[in-house]
Amino acid sequence: MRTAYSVETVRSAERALMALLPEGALMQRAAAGLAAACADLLGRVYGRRVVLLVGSGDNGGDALYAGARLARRGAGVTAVLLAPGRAHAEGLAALLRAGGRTVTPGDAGPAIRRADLVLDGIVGIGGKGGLREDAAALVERVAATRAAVVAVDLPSGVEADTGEVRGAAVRADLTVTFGAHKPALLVDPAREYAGSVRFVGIGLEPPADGAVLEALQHGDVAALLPVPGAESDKYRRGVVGVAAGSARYPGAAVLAVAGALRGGAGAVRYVGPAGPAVLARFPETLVSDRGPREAGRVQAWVVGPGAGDDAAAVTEVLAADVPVLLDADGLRLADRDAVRARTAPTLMTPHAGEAAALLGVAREEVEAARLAHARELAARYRATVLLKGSTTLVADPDGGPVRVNPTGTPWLATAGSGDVLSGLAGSLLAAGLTARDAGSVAAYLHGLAGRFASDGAPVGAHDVADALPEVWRDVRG
Ligand SMILES: NC(=O)C1=CN([C@@H]2O[C@H](COP(=O)(O)OP(=O)(O)OC[C@H]3O[C@@H](n4cnc5c(N)ncnc54)[C@H](OP(=O)(O)O)[C@@H]3O)[C@@H](O)[C@H]2O)[C@@H](O)CC1
Ligand SMILES: [K+]
Repeated sequence: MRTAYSVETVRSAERALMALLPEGALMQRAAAGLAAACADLLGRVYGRRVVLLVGSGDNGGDALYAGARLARRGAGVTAVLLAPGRAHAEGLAALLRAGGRTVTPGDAGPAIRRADLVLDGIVGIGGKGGLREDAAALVERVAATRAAVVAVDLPSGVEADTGEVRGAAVRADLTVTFGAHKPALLVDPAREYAGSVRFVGIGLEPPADGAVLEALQHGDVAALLPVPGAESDKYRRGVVGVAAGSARYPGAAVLAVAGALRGGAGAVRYVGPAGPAVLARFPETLVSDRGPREAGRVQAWVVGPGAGDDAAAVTEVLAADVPVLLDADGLRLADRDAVRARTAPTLMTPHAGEAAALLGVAREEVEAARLAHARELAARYRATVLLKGSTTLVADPDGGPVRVNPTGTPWLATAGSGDVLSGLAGSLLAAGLTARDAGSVAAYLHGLAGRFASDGAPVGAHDVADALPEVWRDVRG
């Protein structure tokens, strides 16, 4: 499991470790890792031109020490000092001893234009708000060159704790982060600014229960997958009910069932007007012509994909004492008090536009502050919320670490892809996973299926569903 920690937690872990180590030891560890990452990126250090953007805090200190290491290996290093009188004194001395030079931001133009590599040490976890004007102007100049950009600890200008980007910020090719991941490195929009992320362990030990974000990895998902034992039969493996589709959108039902069949439940029961279309594609489906209440036993319900205005089905499903996944039209039709009153788990799976409608804010606001809005929606509905998007988030109503999915791909932004996800997550609910596990495991498998199916080409939602068995095999290794 990859975890991310708040600035406050990182700071207190830093204090605890610093008390045990000689002065400056942590910064040396950070700078050594940073210089090594830069050397890897450059391929050859000797003769390369490196520019350091240096703010007045320790983030600038890391850049200066790393610059000194690169200068000792033969790079030409120029430090642009944003606050010349307040740059990290020992770091600056080390750079000058190693043969580096300094310039003011006003004189930095020629060095930036010729740079092979720019290190962004303007600001790290001490940053507040978007970049200030002088820093922003410098960063704009860097963006106009072909230099590779390496962010020190975080891209300057992003909000470390929230992943929000409220003003100008550095767009990095690589971010080298120290001691612990910060939320901004995992959540959009900030994640996009970070480029690829390299972790440098400096001995920091944030408390295991102090994470604010978690990202599942292959091993975690493999351990959560419901795998049948010798004693299993279809009922013990779980039956998932799918109440989806309408005369107008029968395809949503087919796709939700396609996802459900690949999610680990032993059987899929379908209710709704798209029975013939579902049976034509998946003859193994148990199709009922009654409403959810009369359809027979299930261990979890999926309601909403393509459901049109069938409010009665949503109401019946919400009254059932089994886990419920609410998606698409189901989100719109669900009564909030009915959701809040449920005792069995509820998993809501909105995209940003649907979440915005439920919260009464603009879609752009949700996209700009995904973490905050996922938490807010979970609290308002007392339900687990899976907020879809480039970095899908899964937030529980009672707080705790939010799960962030690392496997997504933009190719998944295709019609019907969400229906497959709903069926898949509902199936995992029926197989006995908690709402948070079902949501995050489904997002993980679905993202990988999108990658497998696409491999760089456009895909349809049914391709994603078809790739799921291969993804299971890959994850189970
Ligand atoms: N954690 C660890 O274990 C380790 C941490 N280490 C490193 O320390 C870093 C944290 O250093 P830090 O605490 O000195 O803060 P930092 O990020 O340099 O920023 C403060 C400066 O930024 C300025 N500033 C603020 N906002 C701004 C803005 N919008 N735009 C422009 N400027 C802005 C602010 O200016 P002021 O308000 O004072 O004028 C102040 O001078 C951390 O990210 C990592 O790199 C490693 O060395 C080793 C182990
Ligand atoms: K930085």
